[in-house]
Amino acid sequence: MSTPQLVVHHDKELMAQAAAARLITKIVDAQASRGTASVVLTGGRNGNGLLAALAAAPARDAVDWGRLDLWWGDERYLPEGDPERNVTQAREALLDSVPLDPERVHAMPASDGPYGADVEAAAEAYAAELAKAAGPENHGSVPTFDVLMLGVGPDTHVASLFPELPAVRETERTVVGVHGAPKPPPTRISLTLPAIRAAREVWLLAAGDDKAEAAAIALSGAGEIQAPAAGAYGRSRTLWLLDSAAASQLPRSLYPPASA
Ligand SMILES: O=C(O)[C@H](O)[C@@H](O)[C@H](O)[C@H](O)COP(=O)(O)O
Repeated sequence: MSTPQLVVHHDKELMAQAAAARLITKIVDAQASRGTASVVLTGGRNGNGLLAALAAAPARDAVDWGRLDLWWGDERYLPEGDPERNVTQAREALLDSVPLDPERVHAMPASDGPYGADVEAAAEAYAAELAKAAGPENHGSVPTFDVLMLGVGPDTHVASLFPELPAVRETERTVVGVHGAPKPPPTRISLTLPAIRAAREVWLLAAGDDKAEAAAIALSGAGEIQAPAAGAYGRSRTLWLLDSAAASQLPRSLYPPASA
């Protein structure tokens, strides 16, 4: 378990731009050393804000987009092309602007796809796709993601793992169906904490004053069932990327020295 590191940026826009620059460097380094990179995207305003900043970044095309695997941490279980789907929003923010290899863009199933209303079957299919991509050197049945990004909800949820609901309690499966999510839409697919923890690095994105309480709770020793963000950590790095509004309720002891 890697101890959370915090970086606090002045505002939401700067956090998105700095996180985008950080992601470009991470991908370029991974591709330079291993010839490929694997990133897990997140939905929501902060996640899409980062993708939009990446689309506009001067160094954007330092990334070899054809050698990048993209996965999702969660998805709203809606029909293909629905504007509320995370993949639809990611395409609008970035993916349609860069030359990705479509075979390496691993969207989660849609509700009008082969599994219909059976979100558990859809989750199992995604788990199988992850397992197929996991190499012998990987930890268990997901690929070793270079970076797994997670927006943090005001209730401390990450992906579609909501406090006290069954999905956050899952200890074996890597992908589950979610019913009755408090954040609409109610039916979703989500990576579980074991899958999240297989990532080399987990980056939690929290900008805006509506995240201040969640950040303080998650970083002050809360349990992962009550505060799922507290259970999201990477094998070698856990990085909280905040703006000053979201960091405003953190205990001073947690504030990074540079921003004291
Ligand atoms: O499907 C989703 O809604 C997201 O994956 C979700 O986990 C999101 O990242 C958080 O709710 C934060 O969203 P905001 O950044 O919009 O607050």
